[in-house]
Amino acid sequence: MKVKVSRKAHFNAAHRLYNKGWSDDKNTKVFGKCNNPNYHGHNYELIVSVTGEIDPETGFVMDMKVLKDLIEEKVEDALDHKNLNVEVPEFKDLNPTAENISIVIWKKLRPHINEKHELEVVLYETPRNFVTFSG
Ligand SMILES: Nc1nc2c(c(=O)[nH]1)N=C([C@H](O)[C@H](O)COP(=O)(O)OP(=O)(O)OP(=O)(O)O)CN2
Ligand SMILES: [Zn+2]
Repeated sequence: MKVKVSRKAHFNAAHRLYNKGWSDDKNTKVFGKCNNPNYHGHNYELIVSVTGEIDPETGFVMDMKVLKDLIEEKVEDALDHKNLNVEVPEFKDLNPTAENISIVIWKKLRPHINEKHELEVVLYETPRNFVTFSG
């Protein structure tokens, strides 16, 4: 029997959506206010879920304390209060959309999760806009 365990986290970050291969006009047309060259911020809400069999000795799929520490170290320390375009190397040549941020987060966490377990990342960019990535 498989069980999914989840941990919520959050971080604040600034970004600007644009494609450097496009003209200013096209960037404005496609990304609108998200293309503002002065950047803008979001209060990102994150849900990280790990699915697997329960260890009969601990009763855990994964220790939530370990998951909490992992998210703090690998995600919050890397992204919280950062300008994603400027300060986070993964977005040097990658548009920091919610989709791409969710994939970057998943890749940061995946090597540290038991390989038998499934990993899912749900990222809320606004209370009503969210994306899901599970590899
Ligand atoms: N597929 C995507 N579309 C959009 C993304 C994205 O990352 N992926 N990002 C944005 C903007 O960065 C930002 O989310 C603004 O969106 P918007 O809906 O305008 O924001 P609101 O504050 O108006 O959101 P509400 O949920 O309506 O409060 C745009 N598109
Ligand atoms: Zn935005």
